This record gives sequence, C-alpha cells and structure tokens, in this order.
Amino acid sequence: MPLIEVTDLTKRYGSRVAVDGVSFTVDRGEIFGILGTNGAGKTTTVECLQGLRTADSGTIRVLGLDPVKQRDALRQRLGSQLQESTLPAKLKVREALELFASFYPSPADVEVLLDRLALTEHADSYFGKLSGGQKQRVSIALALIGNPEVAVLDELTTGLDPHARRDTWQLVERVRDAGVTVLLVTHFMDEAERLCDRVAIFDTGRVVATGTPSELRATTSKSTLDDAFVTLTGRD
Ligand SMILES: Nc1ncnc2c1ncn2[C@@H]1O[C@H](COP(=O)(O)OP(=O)(O)OP(=O)(O)O)[C@@H](O)[C@H]1O
Repeated sequence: MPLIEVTDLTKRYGSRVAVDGVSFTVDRGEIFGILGTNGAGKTTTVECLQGLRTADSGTIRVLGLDPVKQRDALRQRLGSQLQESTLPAKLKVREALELFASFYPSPADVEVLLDRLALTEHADSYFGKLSGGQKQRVSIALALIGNPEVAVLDELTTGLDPHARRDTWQLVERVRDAGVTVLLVTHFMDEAERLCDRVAIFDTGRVVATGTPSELRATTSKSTLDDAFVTLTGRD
C-alpha cells in the first residue's frame, strides 16, 4: 500500500482553482519530488496533505490516515520543515530542538540529531546568528525531531550557496536512508535529479507527468530534467 495516496484532489480559493484533480502516490522510503511552475498548486497540495487546508473534493490518505479528520494522529508521525522566519532570533539551537521535542510522545534524541545535522558546535548559538545553511539544517532538524515516518521539505535549498546545497542534499539522502519517506517541494531541477526517486510535475493545478527523472527524460527525448520539465509544462 502506498504511504501517501492522493486521488482527484481539488482545491479552490474563491473562483480560482488552485489544484484541479490531482492524483499521485508515494511509496514508503522514497524521496518524492513535487515540481512545478510558479502558482502550479504545489504548496496547496502539500498543505492539504498535512491537514492544514481542507480539500474541496478528492481523497487523501497519509499513512492510511485522513489528514483533516485524523490530524492529531498524523501530526505525531509527519514532520514538516518550518520556514526560517518562524523561529525567534534569540532562541538557541538546542533550546529550539528541546522545545519542539517536548511536543512529541517519542521524540528523537536532541544530541543525536544535533550531531546528525552537524549542528553540535552551534547548539548554544542564537538562531538569529546562524548562516543560511545552518538555519536550513535547524529547520530540517525540527522536521525530524518527532521521529516522523514522513518528512515534508519545502524549498529546501533556496538561498544556499553551492556547497551548502550539496551538504543539504547529502543530509536528505541520509534521512531517507534512515527510513524516512521524504516529500520534497522544489523549483530546482538539479536538486530533483540528484535527490528524487520519483517526481510529479505540476502545471496550472494539474499533474502533467509522474515518473523517475530518467523516465521523464526518456519520454520527452531530452538529456536533462530541466529540458524535460520545459517540454512537459508546454513552454518548449
Ligand atoms: N491563500 C490563498 N488565497 C487565494 N489564492 C491563493 C492562496 N494561496 C495560493 N493561492 C493561489 O493558488 C494558486 C496555487 O498556489 P500555490 O501556492 O499552491 O502554488 P505553488 O505551486 O506552491 O507556487 P510557487 O511555486 O510560486 O510557490 C496560485 O494561483 C496562487 O496565487
């Protein structure tokens, strides 16, 4: 059984159809990429998956749970990356992790997580004083603090330099290798090509293709996912 199952999801904001009959499945242990043009409905879809928005129609099951009706149960088993602005600048890294750990019944060990994300030496630093890459690692740590089975990472490497991006990619691979299923929302085709086992390509509220990056390259006869994406989203 797929770990995430989205069937015919539709979501409107007033008269604007943001998500228009989207279906896809994610298997346990995958890094699954949600790719798409601006305004394609990626964030709305991922918010519905987490029970943060209610769909107008369609069904969603995450770990067999309905994200809206069983939101409390799902929250214990799904980790979500916070946008950096949501942490106060005067909160220290270890304090933030300990605070978030207290929200979960069986959280990860804070010191182990600090070590895993190369944050031990910054544990007593204020969040506001960290570099972009360090902040991003803290936000990933917070997504993992509850020992989730699924982690949702949105715009993972936006604003990071090439070294920090590569470090972050390695880290996400280690998260997947530790058994966590990862849902990755990204604009970056190189990131998707490097990290994702499979991707869904969104365009104007619909999924126009799903498959492994190499399958999408093959079906479009393109040599890069970037070119395949442009073809699949009809802007070639
Ligand atoms: N709260 C809202 N109220 C009204 N319209 C919204 C709201 N949130 C999103 N939209 C609209 O719904 C559509 C889908 O937005 P969404 O944020 O889901 O797309 P996205 O693929 O995540 O975009 P981006 O890549 O630019 O972040 C867009 O046209 C957007 O303007």
